[in-house]
Amino acid sequence: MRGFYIGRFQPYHNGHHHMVKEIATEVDELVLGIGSAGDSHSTRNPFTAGERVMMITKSVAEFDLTTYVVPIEDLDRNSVWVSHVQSMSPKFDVAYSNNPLVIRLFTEAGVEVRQSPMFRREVLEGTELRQRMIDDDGNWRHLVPDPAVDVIDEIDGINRIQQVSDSDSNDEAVPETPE
Ligand SMILES: Nc1ncnc2c1ncn2[C@@H]1O[C@H](COP(=O)(O)OP(=O)(O)OP(=O)(O)O)[C@@H](O)[C@H]1O
Ligand SMILES: NC(=O)c1ccc[n+]([C@@H]2O[C@H](COP(=O)(O)O)[C@@H](O)[C@H]2O)c1
Repeated sequence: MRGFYIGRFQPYHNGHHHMVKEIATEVDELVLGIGSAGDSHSTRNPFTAGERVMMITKSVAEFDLTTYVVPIEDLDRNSVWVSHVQSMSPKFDVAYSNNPLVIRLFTEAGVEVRQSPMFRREVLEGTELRQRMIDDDGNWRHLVPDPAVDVIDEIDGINRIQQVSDSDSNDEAVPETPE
């Protein structure tokens, strides 16, 4: 059986890694879909699809599981998103997600969806990790698999996220109120 697990993986962290480990007990093969693949260089999506491919591929190598990493760009039309995913991915039997929209779209398209309990969500959350990277106290490193830490260092990821999170160059900046 082949599974499909989608996320933005900004960055790929130990919560995702724990989920892959659990999924590996249920399937023979797993497709990891990199969502919002066209987005990068912003506070919410600092890493490119290629950089996320590296983080994931190197991290999941430790599992006894055949994996495929497939970047998937966003569409303006939710109603055809599942067909878009299926057109980009090896065929799969079951999708894994905790995202309510993703669950809804797959279920409406007749795809079985499995959810998993959140693992140490108080720290293992992309938003929290990105804030720790911006704060740069190194307090994110133990929350990310070592191979993904190496990739972030290789691409100078901390300097990038700090620079793009500076006010006017990012997608989470609060617009100034006109006088
Ligand atoms: N700690 C965790 N334990 C289990 N599943 C997780 C955990 N963190 C994220 N997931 C799940 O992994 C999938 C991909 O998550 P995503 O890439 O959005 O990470 P995130 O930590 O939720 O990041 P962000 O804060 O950027 O949204 C989602 O289904 C999400 O619910
Ligand atoms: N219309 C669309 O393009 C559409 C719909 C649902 C989910 N998605 C993507 O799937 C991914 C879901 O991952 P998360 O669970 O990490 O949010 C995101 O990248 C999200 O943008 C895209």
